[in-house]
Amino acid sequence: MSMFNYYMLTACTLLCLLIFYVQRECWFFIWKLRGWRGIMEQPILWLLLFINLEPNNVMLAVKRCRKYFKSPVAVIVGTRILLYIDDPDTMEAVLTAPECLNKTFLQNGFFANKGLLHAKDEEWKIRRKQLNPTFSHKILLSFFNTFDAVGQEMQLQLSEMLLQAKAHKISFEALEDLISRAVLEVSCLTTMDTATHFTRSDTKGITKAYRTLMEISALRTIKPWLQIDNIFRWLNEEIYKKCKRCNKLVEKFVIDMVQRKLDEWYAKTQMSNRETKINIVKELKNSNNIAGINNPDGNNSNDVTDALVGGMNYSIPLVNVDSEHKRIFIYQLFHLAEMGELTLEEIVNETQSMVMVSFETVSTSIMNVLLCLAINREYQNELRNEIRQVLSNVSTQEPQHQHQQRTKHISPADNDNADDFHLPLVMENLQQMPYLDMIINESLRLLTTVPMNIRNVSKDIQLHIAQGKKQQRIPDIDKLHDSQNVIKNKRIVWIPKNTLIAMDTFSMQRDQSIWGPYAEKFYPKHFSKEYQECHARHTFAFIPFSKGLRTCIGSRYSIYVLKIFLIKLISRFDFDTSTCLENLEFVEGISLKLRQSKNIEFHICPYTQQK
Ligand code: HEM
Repeated sequence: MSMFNYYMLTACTLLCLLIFYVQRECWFFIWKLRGWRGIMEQPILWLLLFINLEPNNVMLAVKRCRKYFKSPVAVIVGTRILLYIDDPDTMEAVLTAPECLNKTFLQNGFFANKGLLHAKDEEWKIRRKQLNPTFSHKILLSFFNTFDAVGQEMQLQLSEMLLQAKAHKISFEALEDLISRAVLEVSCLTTMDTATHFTRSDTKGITKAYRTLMEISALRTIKPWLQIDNIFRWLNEEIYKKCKRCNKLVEKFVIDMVQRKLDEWYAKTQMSNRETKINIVKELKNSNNIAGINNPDGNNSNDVTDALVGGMNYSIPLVNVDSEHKRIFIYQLFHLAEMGELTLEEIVNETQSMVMVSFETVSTSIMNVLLCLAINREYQNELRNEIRQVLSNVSTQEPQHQHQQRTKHISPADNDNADDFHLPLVMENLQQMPYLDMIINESLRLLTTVPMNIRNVSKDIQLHIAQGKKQQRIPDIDKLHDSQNVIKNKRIVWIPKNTLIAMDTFSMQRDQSIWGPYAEKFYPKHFSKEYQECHARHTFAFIPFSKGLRTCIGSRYSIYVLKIFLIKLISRFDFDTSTCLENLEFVEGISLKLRQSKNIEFHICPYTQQK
């Protein structure tokens, strides 16, 4: 062996030893989790990852590897472990562990990454406590009229779209656009107390900008190197510029809303609390990075200041901040700022994050329900019957004078059953629609809006991890004691700090061992009382809003919007499509998107009872 070869061999051996030393905790974890078998599996996993790594999506690649390996799959990536889980037992262990609260560096790719959604450790705990009251039951009930009114407008807009559509055909994207605008309008009204009338029109393209930013956020999450501005610009200048444009637009939009609300707030509190007012204004003007909302340019100040000084022309409803119970999100933020618990920069960041997260997830969920119903018309008809039944009961119980007052503006030509459709919905109506609950749940199960959750382990911990064979579906409530076997399958495993845990909710909610033979079908009975009594399920088997410590703050809010919007749409229109469930392919981003959405068309007809 020549000297050169000898040196090379020594250098390679030393390098391998060094890598092994740096990765020692990871190897120890793999060995603890799966024994020698796990260690032997690593090179095969790397190879499979390499083969499946298109388009550079590590998560998707790990998911594909899962086909060949037993759950949970753990793979060493650099100096960290990526643990992929898709069973309810381990999900429960992770989601209830205080050490697994934080998001990972991957989620920094999110464009509005400075709010509750991304807060860490103690900061998250404080912020969550501060914001919980803004989603209380009382507050949500006070939003009902808003949900109803915007739902009504959306119904009207869809009727108008149909008048112009050829053969009642509306593309998936056009319907998605209408629904997104309506949901964004609701979101601005309820979180910001600001009217935008987006359901009618969105001339500035705010909704589109948000949707584009979500797509780019997904890209930057699965390709984290795009989070470095220069690399992003270098690799894809076109998308980079688009991202910059959209960022400016939504930044200006949010700051403008905050500014207006702030002005109103000052006007209201001027006499009583002048000192606080001056502090907030000073902070607003002094802040150079008020909207640290991931401007890819890294240069935030000019546009932001312009927006603060200039401002767009949105009509703003009268503020009612007097009511003790009315802790609308933006007023709660101002209230916290007054108490010195929040800076103005934090207000803007929280607002941006909340507006964005509330609108994107809800509109995606509504589209998914509509698609499921259009594909499965029999369930759609059953739902429509339930809705009409409840609404007609309400209309017959309504006093005559109220009825006349309410329907005096409705043209008789508008619809055969116009009266029913214009009834403002109340909580009791929603409680009388169990089938609607089943439809929404089944759709959230099958087309999981947020398909994957990733968490970072902030401290070494011990977790109960389900191993090997997955939990068997328990066929009968009487055999619940069988669940003891499940516990035997769990093992306490020590997980090192900085492990990334990918929780695949999408796959878990379609798992046959949990959901039975119709796991991959749209089968609303999964959520009927009788079915659930006979087929007990793990409490973490269905978690569309996540669960445990960091569950979605807007889950009840979303359910109300979903229900009211669906009532408005299904009672009035009949949805059909030629697409079938088996043909749908999904793009896993932050929220679930369909690969072929451009090719999907809805055939929508105004519903008449004779049908
Ligand atoms: C159908 C609609 C929705 C779905 C499926 C959904 C789903 C989720 C999920 C899965 C999480 C957990 C994310 C994680 O742990 O990484 C989450 C968190 C969150 N969601 Fe939602 N969400 C929806 C609607 C909303 C709405 C309407 C709002 C606000 C009005 C909202 C605000 C939030 C916030 C602020 C968090 C972070 C909570 C925290 O970290 O404490 N979501 N959501």
